[in-house]
Amino acid sequence: MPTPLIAPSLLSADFANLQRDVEAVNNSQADWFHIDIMDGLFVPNLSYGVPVVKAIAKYAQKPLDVHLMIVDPDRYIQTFAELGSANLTVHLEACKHLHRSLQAIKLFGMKAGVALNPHSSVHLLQDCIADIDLVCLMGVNPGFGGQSFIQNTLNKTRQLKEMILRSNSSALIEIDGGVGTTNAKELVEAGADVLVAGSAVFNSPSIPDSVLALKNI
Ligand SMILES: O=C(CO)[C@@H](O)[C@H](O)COP(=O)(O)O
Repeated sequence: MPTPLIAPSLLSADFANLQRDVEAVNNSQADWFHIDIMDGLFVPNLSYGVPVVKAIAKYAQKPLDVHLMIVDPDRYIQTFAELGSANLTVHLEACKHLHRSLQAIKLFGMKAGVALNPHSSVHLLQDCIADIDLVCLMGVNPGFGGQSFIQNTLNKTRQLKEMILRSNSSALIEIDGGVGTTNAKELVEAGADVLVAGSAVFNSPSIPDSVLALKNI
């Protein structure tokens, strides 16, 4: 079984000790920092914005995997490129012209990701899968950390893996929400390449140990 990339979601970090938690992720086997940007419109919650991401970027020693949970995400593509994001993921449900958004993300030198809410079928990506670097399947309804994993995400992962292989696409599959040591193995077996974990990493006695536990499933 392949070893998954692990992307701790800073939404579950201790914001009063953000530098400490960023350093702990730096000193772990984690591969990326997962950064959730929420606008209170596309999702019923606000997270943090540009000044906080700028502060994270100053200390982060691993690539920034930015997930925009905002309406009309094209407005912020340039901003997150300038902040040094490696990956920029937009929601299919938030884009009027998804293909154009993907082109713009790539034009700014970032990997282009598309996130799907639990109700959105992976088949909606069939006609642009060749242009996507990363598909983020939400394992929960987006907006909050610490929710229970929606089991149908496993079927979606298998379907998406099949589509990617069939289309000769190089897109990675990322699972976001409700991921922990209890379901990490079956997700990777189903085709997941990247596991995003918030509470499983930050609400634990040791950030490096919990990252390792997810990597060594
Ligand atoms: O995007 C989101 C939630 O909307 C995630 O990135 C969460 O931050 C994951 O948290 P856990 O479900 O792992 O606690």
